[in-house]
Amino acid sequence: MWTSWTGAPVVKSIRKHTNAFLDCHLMVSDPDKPAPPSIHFIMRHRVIGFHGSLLDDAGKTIESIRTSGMKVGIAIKPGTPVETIMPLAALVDMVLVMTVEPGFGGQTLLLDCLEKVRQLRQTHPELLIQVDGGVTLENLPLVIEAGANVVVAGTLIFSSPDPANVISKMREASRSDVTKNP
Ligand SMILES: O=C(CO)[C@H](O)[C@H](O)COP(=O)(O)O
Repeated sequence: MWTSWTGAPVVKSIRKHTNAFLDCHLMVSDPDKPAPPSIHFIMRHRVIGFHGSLLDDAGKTIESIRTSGMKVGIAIKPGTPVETIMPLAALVDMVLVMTVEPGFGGQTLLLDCLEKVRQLRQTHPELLIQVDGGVTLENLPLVIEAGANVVVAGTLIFSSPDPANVISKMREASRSDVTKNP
């Protein structure tokens, strides 16, 4: 259901300042329903993801997002077993493993969820696997070691007095893992 959409103006403002790839997470109950005009702006600017466990016919939704020229992501909440989306993982560009209950930032990363990342990485070596929720500089090495190659960091970056430095440290942590596991 597209009842409340607050992200479009934010994305529109950001787009004025960067050509960076924008990864937009849409938490909607019926992603197959036609979106309102406000969301078309986002859709033209790249990614749409959906929580696979909600869908009866995920294959159709994946195809329709691709046809619109976007990349496709699928998300699983902490309580959703990874097996639920395994059959779809080969059809999407990215799987988002939520490591907190979706809703708000500042929660603690649920370490058990990293086991899903490991299983996905073992079966899909080329997949973009994103981890979202509770990432800190301390647990980032575990997240990367599990197999994540896309990381969301909200509180970590935005609560820092020096966000650029935090981003550099995150990049360093990713590179050192690549060196350890070429
Ligand atoms: O999707 C989210 C909440 O639904 C946030 O992106 C996520 O929780 C960010 O977490 P943090 O602030 O811990 O980095």
